[in-house]
Amino acid sequence: MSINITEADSSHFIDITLDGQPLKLHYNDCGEGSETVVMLHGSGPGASGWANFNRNIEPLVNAGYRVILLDCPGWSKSDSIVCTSSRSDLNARALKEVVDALGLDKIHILGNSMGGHSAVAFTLENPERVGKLVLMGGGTGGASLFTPMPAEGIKLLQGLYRAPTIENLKKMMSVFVFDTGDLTEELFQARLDNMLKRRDHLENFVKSLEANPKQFPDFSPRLPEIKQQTLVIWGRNDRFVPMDTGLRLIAGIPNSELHIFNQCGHWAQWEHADKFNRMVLDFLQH
Ligand SMILES: O=C(O)/C=C/C(=O)/C=C/C=C(\O)C(=O)O
Repeated sequence: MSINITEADSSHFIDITLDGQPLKLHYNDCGEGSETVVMLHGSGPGASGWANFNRNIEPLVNAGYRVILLDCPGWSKSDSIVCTSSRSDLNARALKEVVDALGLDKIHILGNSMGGHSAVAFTLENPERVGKLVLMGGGTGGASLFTPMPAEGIKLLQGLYRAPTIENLKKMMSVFVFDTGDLTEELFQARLDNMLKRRDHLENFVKSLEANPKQFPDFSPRLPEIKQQTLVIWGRNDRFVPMDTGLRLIAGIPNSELHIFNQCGHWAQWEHADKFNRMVLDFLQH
């Protein structure tokens, strides 16, 4: 039976204290089940849990998982923040407050890009709270062996934060996915509206970069500490976080495997949603 889930019906807010600062965070809470999968979105302007993962929720809910989509501090309907240190670790501390407040002893984490970096940061600090990890297009910062950094997509992303126009959004999204055929005017407008609703988020991301250009630290030396079963998924044509980062992750994380989608950019969970969902379900269930 397919469960029809809407953003509005699953929308919740939670008050936490992060580094001594009160913050109201937004999250979507979908389905019920004895196991919870937390999905963490990427760092693009206008990104949100729902925008990143709306193609991935129902299969997991229909399989009996509770799915929580957290909007990280500084995105979507969550409160603003300026990050002058590691954004990966800041998001991890916020996630810890949320899972404690919701009484979740153990979670699986599925992280996209910045969400992957944050999932690794959370796991390194709270290993006893993590079941399995799925990392897509992210998991650690650090330089690519083959691609000049910052990657072209990251330059477009940062440019879009500084000049949030539909033209710059289209430039970024055209590099974002392999097949731009699915990128409709409606999707662009919805994303732009989301961005412009929260200019404070745009301004604070720029302030954060000025304070600390290395928002996502390189966790490579600590990856062997991660004992969780980990599925790493990448797009071969990822022009935001180069695919060799995925190789670095499986070289470091002992119990890990890597799947590379061909003809796929930075959004494997969206570009190849059906196969991605089957792969994630199989990984979680076996
Ligand atoms: O710079 C990095 O390592 C991480 C980049 C991102 O997190 C980019 C992700 C962008 C999205 O997911 C988006 O929806 O715009």
